[in-house]
Amino acid sequence: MLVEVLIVGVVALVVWLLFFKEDENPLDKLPGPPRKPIIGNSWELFQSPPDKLLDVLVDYTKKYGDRYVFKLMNLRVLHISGPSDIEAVLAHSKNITKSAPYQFLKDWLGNGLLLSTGAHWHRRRKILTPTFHFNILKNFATVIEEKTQDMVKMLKEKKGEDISLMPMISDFTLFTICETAMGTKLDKDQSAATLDYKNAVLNIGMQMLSRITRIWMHNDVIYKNSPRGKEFAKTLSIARSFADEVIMDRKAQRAQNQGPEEVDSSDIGTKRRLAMLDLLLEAEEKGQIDMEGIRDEVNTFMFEGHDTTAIALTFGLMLLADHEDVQDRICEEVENVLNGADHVSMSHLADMKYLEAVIKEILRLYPSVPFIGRNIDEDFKMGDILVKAGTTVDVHIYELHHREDLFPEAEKFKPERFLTNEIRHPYAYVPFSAGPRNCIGQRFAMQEMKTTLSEICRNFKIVPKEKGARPRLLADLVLRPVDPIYVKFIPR
Ligand code: HEM
Repeated sequence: MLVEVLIVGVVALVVWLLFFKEDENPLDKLPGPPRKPIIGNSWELFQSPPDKLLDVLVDYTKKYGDRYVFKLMNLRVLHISGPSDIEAVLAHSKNITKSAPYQFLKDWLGNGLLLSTGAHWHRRRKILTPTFHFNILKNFATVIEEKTQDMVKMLKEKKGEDISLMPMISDFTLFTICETAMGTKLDKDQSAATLDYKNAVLNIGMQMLSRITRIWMHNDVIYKNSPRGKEFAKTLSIARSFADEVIMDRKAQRAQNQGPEEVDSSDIGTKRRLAMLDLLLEAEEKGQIDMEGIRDEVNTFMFEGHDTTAIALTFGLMLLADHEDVQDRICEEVENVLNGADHVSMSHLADMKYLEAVIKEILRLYPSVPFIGRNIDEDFKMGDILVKAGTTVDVHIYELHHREDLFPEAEKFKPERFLTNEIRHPYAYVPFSAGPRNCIGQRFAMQEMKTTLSEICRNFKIVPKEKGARPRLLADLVLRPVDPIYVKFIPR
C-alpha cells in the first residue's frame, strides 16, 4: 500500500514538474483575477455561465484594465483591449495561428480559411482573394439588389406589423451568400433546410461556448465520447450536409454547362455572375485543392458570409429605428446620389458617405465578431512587455470599440464621428480585424449592408416596438442579441 502511495506521489510530482511548474514569465507582472494553485483561473471559467461570458470579460476589463492575464492550468491567456497592444498582435506577420477554442470548430470548418495557418493558409488565401475582386463584386450587385427588392416587397405586404429582425435578415443574407459566392439559388421550398441550417449554426455557437467553460472538455477524446460531444456531432452533420447540397447543386449546374461567365464591366442589370465556388471547382480541376478542401471553404464562407452580416444589419435596424433623424438623412443622401437611376451601382454605393459612417458606427457599437484569439508561435514585444511563444492572446474588439478615451460618449450612436477625422489611433477601430488575417469578405459585407440599408430607408420609416429597448448580448462565435428585436416598417 505504502509503495503504491509513493508511486502515485512520484508520478504526480513528475506530472506537476513537467506540465504545471511555474516558469518565469513577464506576463505574471500583469493584473488578473487571483489564481488557485495548479488550476489557476479554471474554476472561475467553469463558474461563468456560457451565456454570461461576455459580461464576465467586460467586468474583468473594468476591474483589471486593458491588459490582464487569466491562467488555465499552465496556459497564460492575455486579454487586451488597448489599440497599441492590439496593433502589436494583429499586425504581426508570423503570429497568425488561431487560439485553441477555434479548433473546436475543426470538424465543421476543417482547414478552411478561418481556422488554418502557416503555408496552407497562405496558399488558400491566394486562391480565394480574387473572389472578392472589384469586378466580381460588381457582378454580385445585381443579385444583392434583387434579394433586397424581394425583402422590400415582402415588408410592404406586412403593412407595418411588428417584425422580428434576426430570422428575416439571416434568411436574406443566407440566400444572398448562396446566390453570389456559391452561385446557387435556394428555392422557397428549401426553407425548412435553411431553417435547420441556421438553427444548427446557432447551436454550434452555444455548444462551443459550453465546451470553452469546461476545461476537461477541451480534450478531444473526452469530449467526443461525452453526451455533449455526441450532440455536437449531430449538429455539425446538419450544417455540413446543407453545404454539401450547395456544392452538389453547383456541380450539377456546371455539368449542364451553366458554369461561370466572363466578367464584363458593363453588365450591371443583367444576370451574369461568377461564383467563388466556381473558382474552387476550377482549382480542383487543376489539382490545386481537393473536394475536402472545397467543403471546408464552403462551410467557412457560408457561415462567415451570412451570420456576421445578418447580425450587423439586425443591430443596425434596431439603432436606426430609434434615430429617425439618421434614417431621414440616409434617405436624403440616397435620393441625391441615385438621382432617378433605376439600379444601384457600385459607384452610387461609393458616393453614400453618410450611410458608410452609419454602418461603421453600427459595427463600432455592435462588432459582429467581438473577440479574436491568437496562439503565439513566436516571442514578440507588446510595448514594454515580452509575450512568449505558447501564450494565448484574446483581442477584445468589443471593449476596444467602447473605450471613452477613443470614442467620447462611447455608448451613444453618433455616425458623425466617422465623418470628422475623430478616430484617434489606426487600431482603435477594427471590426473586420486588421493585418494579414483581416476579413477577406469585408468589401462584400459593406456592399451588401449599404444596398440593404439604403433601399430599406428609401422605402420605409423604421419604428421601434419599444423605444430605447436593448437586448441582452451573448458572445459565442459572434455577438448575438439574446432577446428578439422587433421593429415596424412603415411604407414612406
Ligand atoms: C459585418 C460583416 C463582417 C464582419 C464584422 C466580419 C469580421 C471578421 C473578423 C473580425 C475576422 C477575423 C476573425 C479572426 O481572426 O478570428 C474575419 C475573418 C474572416 N471573414 Fe469576415 N466579417 C464579416 C463578413 C464576412 C463576409 C460577408 C465574408 C464572406 C463572404 C467573410 C469571410 C471571412 C473569412 C473567410 C475570414 C477568415 C479570413 C482569414 O483568416 O484569412 N466575412 N471577419
